[in-house]
Amino acid sequence: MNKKIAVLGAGSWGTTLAILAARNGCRTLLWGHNREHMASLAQDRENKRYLPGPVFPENLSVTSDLAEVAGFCNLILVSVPSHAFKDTLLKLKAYLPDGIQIAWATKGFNSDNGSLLHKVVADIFSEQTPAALLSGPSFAAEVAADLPTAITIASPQPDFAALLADILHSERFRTYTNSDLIGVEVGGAVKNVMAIAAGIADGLGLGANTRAALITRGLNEIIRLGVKLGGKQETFMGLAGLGDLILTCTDNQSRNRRFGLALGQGKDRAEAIQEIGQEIEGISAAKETFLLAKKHGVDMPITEQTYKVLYEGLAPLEAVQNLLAREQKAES
Ligand SMILES: NC(=O)C1=CN([C@@H]2O[C@H](COP(=O)(O)OP(=O)(O)OC[C@H]3O[C@@H](n4cnc5c(N)ncnc54)[C@H](OP(=O)(O)O)[C@@H]3O)[C@@H](O)[C@H]2O)C=CC1
Ligand SMILES: O=C(CO)COP(=O)(O)O
Repeated sequence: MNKKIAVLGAGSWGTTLAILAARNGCRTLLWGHNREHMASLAQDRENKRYLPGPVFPENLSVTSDLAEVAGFCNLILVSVPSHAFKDTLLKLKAYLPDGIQIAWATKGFNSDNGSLLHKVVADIFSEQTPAALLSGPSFAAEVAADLPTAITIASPQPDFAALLADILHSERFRTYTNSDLIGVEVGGAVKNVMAIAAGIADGLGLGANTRAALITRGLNEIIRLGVKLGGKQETFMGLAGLGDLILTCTDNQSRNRRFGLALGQGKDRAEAIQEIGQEIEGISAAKETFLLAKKHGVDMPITEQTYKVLYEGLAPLEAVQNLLAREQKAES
């Protein structure tokens, strides 16, 4: 394949996506903000800190220099954590102001004001900039180990979605395209909040029935908010909605779920964060989702109780009791 792509973000997911593109024959450049870490990647030809195991294909190179990214190509796949999303794009724009095509695999909101990430892209570049989001049930380690995975590539521009699908798709990594960018964004960002809630419940030892109820009612909350923000209801029943929600609420590879488990088992927040040692996007997403729900008048009780545990010191068991004490109502 005679294509080039630059991946921004040298954590577990960015490294995996860069390896995938390179395995598919693309010339691939992986950028990370930490100069020393990138120098070690260049030397070791693997990312021992974030993705031990797969050795980089020969057509994958690394850099910590955004000017080099800009000179390499204009097709950018961003996989930095959400707190670094806006800043990274602002820095990139200084080098690559025109003709850019931006995809991202970040799951979260803009940490400045809680907006969806497509809004950040449109504000920094333009509404016309080709934009796409890659999301769905995909633990980096399993993808890197070539275990079968299916994800969604969402973009209002079908040609751009098809281009990305072409770059990443393989027998072991199936890509489905979708035009509902907003629905896919909301699904990926809010499932992390639900994964923390499910982890808390399991940490408290509340059992399988509780977990299933949280996933189902959590999906309901995601749909209510997502539809209000302009997403399509059917998107939430797909890979980037229900698929990713099931994955992260039920499997201990999820950092968000493990964080919730630790809280439910009585660990404090700082201790749990340190133990996990990687991004836990649901922590900021709990706040951003709670504020968005309030702003739009959307009832999101699981999100609200999770927010209170994380930001108001509410005891996990009390949060569960608050949910159980809600008045009886029709299922909707
Ligand atoms: N891991 C997974 O399985 C999946 C992750 N995602 C999403 O991908 C995104 C990235 O997560 P993931 O790769 O897992 O995170 P990791 O915790 O594995 O790595 C985080 C990376 O971000 C870097 N980083 C931290 N601060 C900044 C900054 N200010 N500017 C640029 N880079 C920074 C870190 O570098 P350093 O440590 O050197 O500071 C590190 O390379 C998240 O939104 C996550 O939800 C989506 C699907 C799957
Ligand atoms: O989004 C993910 C898998 O699809 C990764 O989830 P965690 O960030 O909870 O590990």
